[in-house]
Amino acid sequence: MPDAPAPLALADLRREIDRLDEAMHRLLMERGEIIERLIKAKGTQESGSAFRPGREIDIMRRLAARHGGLLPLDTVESIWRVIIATFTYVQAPYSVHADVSGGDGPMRDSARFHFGYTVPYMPHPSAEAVIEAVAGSRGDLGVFRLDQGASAGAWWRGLVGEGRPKVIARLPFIERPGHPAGTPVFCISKPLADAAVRDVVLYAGRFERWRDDAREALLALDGEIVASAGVQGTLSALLAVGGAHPRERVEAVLTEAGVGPGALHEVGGHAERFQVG
Ligand SMILES: C=C(O[C@@H]1C=C(C(=O)O)C=C[C@H]1O)C(=O)O
Repeated sequence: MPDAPAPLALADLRREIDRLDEAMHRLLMERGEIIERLIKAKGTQESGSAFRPGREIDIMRRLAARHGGLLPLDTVESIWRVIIATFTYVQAPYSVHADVSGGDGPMRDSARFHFGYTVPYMPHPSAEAVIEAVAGSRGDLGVFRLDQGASAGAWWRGLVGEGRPKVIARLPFIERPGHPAGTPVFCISKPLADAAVRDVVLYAGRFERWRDDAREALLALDGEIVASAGVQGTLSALLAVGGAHPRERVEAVLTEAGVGPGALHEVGGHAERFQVG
């Protein structure tokens, strides 16, 4: 029979754990004490929105780079997502509207992983319904899958126009095989103005005709077609392009590739994708 650990040593170890738990809890409460000052410094009352996706991805990248030891990255990532999303919530309450047309399970997993349980989760039957819910709110978020499939139509048209909701992030922030909430989703909100991240810019475009050369040409702009759908005999597409390329260049490249440039409308952006493992 293996020797039982000496009772005194176990008690000592548990005392250590209690000390660390208390220190972590006190640090979290201390993090909370900054919020009042942060609301004033950010002007959250005026804008109604406390989200700063650029700051969030920066925190998440440093967390992933620093991490080591026994605790899985999945766990620390989910803990920090809950901390950040809840600290955002206490600055300005919001709900997360989710498109569950592809099933509630993956969307609920994604919303809970990225925003925790304090933030209300509201399911909707389509991406359009999510966009309208966000458009009609003060500062809510919406999430839907990138790969909606052709039957979903050109849902991104609802993001076109001044004041309409825009894509502010692509989740998960830390991409890797086997991610526990790995469904790729776009996160939308009312426009964030100065706080928007534009490493990758998303454009909605409508084209009279489409040629496969255009797909190749987009590669030169670090770009890709995220989704497309036929609309009244034309092709409506959602394009993702490297933010360093100005819109005029994107239009010129598409024209050169033989695709009549319907005007491109910016419908949001997100950080450079960050992959580990
Ligand atoms: C605290 C802030 O507000 C939000 C919450 C964050 C956090 O808890 O770390 C980070 C970015 C924002 O989305 C901030 O802007 O710094």
